[in-house]
Amino acid sequence: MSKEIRLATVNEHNKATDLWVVIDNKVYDVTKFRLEHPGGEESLVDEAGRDATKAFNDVGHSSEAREMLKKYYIGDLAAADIKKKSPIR
Ligand code: HEM
Repeated sequence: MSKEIRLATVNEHNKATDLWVVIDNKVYDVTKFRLEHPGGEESLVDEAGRDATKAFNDVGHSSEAREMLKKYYIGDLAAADIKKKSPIR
């Protein structure tokens, strides 16, 4: 079973040298990756400690980029913090 991580915990990892993001309800530690990111360090730091799903999708990242996420996966967002899908967004 994978580890459940609270959103409040993700929020604490909100700087360049300690950089977690949530994408599609999965938590990633991209602290080391930030320096290799083709889209630059800044775009990741802007999303540090947050849900970066929208930012990630808006860029239209390749399937290779999605594949890379696996390397940085550290756990699942806690069920209690997963937003219910709303028809209006
Ligand atoms: C956290 C996981 C992320 C990974 C693994 C990742 C990976 C990548 C990769 C591999 C590329 C090269 C193009 C491609 O293959 O699609 C890329 C480009 C890019 N990424 Fe990310 N990315 C991540 C998050 C983000 C976020 C949160 C943003 C926020 C805006 C972002 C912004 C960009 C931009 C703007 C480019 C285009 C760079 C260019 O072509 O000049 N990325 N990313």
